[in-house]
Amino acid sequence: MKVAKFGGSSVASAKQIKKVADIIKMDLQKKFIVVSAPGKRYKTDQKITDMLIELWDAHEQGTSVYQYIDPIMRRFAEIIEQLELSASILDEIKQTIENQLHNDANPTERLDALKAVGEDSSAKILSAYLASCGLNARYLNPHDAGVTVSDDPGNAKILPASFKKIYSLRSTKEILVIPGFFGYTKEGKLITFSRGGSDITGSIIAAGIKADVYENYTDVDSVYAVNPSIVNNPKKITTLTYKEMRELSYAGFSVFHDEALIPAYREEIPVCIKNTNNPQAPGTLIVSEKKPSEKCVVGIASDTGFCSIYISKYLMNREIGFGRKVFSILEDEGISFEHAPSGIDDLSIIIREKHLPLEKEKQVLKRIQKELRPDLISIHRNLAMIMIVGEGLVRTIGVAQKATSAISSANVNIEMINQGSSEVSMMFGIKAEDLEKAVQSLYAAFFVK
Ligand SMILES: Nc1ncnc2c1ncn2[C@@H]1O[C@H](COP(=O)(O)OP(=O)(O)O)[C@@H](O)[C@H]1O
Ligand SMILES: N[C@@H](CC(=O)OP(=O)(O)O)C(=O)O
Repeated sequence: MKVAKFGGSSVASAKQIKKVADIIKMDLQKKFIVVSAPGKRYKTDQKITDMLIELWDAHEQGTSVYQYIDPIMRRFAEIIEQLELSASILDEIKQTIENQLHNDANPTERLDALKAVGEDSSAKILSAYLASCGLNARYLNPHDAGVTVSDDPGNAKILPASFKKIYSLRSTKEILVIPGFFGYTKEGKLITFSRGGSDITGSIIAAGIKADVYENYTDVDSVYAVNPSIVNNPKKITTLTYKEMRELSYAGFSVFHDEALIPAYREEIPVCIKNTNNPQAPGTLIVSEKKPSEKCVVGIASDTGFCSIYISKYLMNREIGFGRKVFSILEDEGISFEHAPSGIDDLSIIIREKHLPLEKEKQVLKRIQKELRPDLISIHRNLAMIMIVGEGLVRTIGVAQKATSAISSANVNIEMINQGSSEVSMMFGIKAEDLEKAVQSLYAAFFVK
């Protein structure tokens, strides 16, 4: 039994949905289909989820919403017409949107319910289309599938009790088409996962039904050793371990959501990343163990949008509780941190910039200054992180030296280095404006020479 998740690019238009149907028809082991909202059809196009968020913002600002609703409805109308499906699906979508804009639930709840309209509509459209092709397929709402989540709007977490309920779906004779990206709390509130979260739904369903494989269909033939928008035609990765993929997706491989690995990993379900536009290509397989290869580095991931708080104090290492006090200030202020490389007298805390807006920054710096009396405290914004990843890193001598000389030969200054305790990755902090040249130089050093 297989679970197949089709991302936004795979359901972006009627033409793409027909390819999805062909893939499902070819392999009737695919009993559980998870779909995203229609994504971009071309580079400058808009994703339906982004359009729904813009609609919500306009509604909240009291501006006319029709200029936002109309393009959304045109996208769905075009898909429904070209697939020759009943117009009643379109009426239902319009009704749901209107209802979420105007009902009297609290705004965060309504925003999540509105964001979910994209996935929910995709699942209704695909199931109707599969049925029109003669397949025994039906739409299944995440509530009825048993996807029960925490009450964290926009950042739902799956509750463990869900998996048993999902397991009971195994006996299905039908093809079940489930919208990704959202679940329901025990009280029945619709809550979305973080952005890109349809991958998470696919993984939850795969773990729940104990699938033989979780196939994740996107618009590239495989996971590449580096983001293909930074390096032209990079090397394909055929096999990755869960640990490697976790590190790579955390640091910028947007092809697979970093939270999506956990459910599959716990049940040891292999994940296969495949291309809807070229389903014959073998894709990339993600498994718990792989044969050791001569390549110690499998991929180079990178992401922007980080900042760092640098704190220096003579004899910091002897001051009992220093670290705890710093981190409890962050906790009080509701700020999560990413990494914390430290020395004997100094500590850097890397934070995603979106978690440290300027007003929070002032408050945090003021409190650290007052409560810890450091010799120096400074903040550095516009940082990028580069992560060199590979299970072989721990066994290989000279990786750090090779990486630092590649970065310096690109004329880029390294702001910080951190070797993850998992020993699967090595991280370099640099200025965001230097990102492309540093990554290109690292790619050349590890994959070309
Ligand atoms: N290392 C990588 N390997 C493959 N794709 C990558 C990588 N890094 C970033 N990407 C991007 O991820 C995209 C696929 O992810 P996404 O846009 O979320 O797809 P989907 O619409 O199928 O959910 C690719 O088109 C590619 O641009
Ligand atoms: N549509 C949601 C969830 C998702 O997973 O989308 P995609 O498969 O296009 O990354 C988003 O844009 O966040």
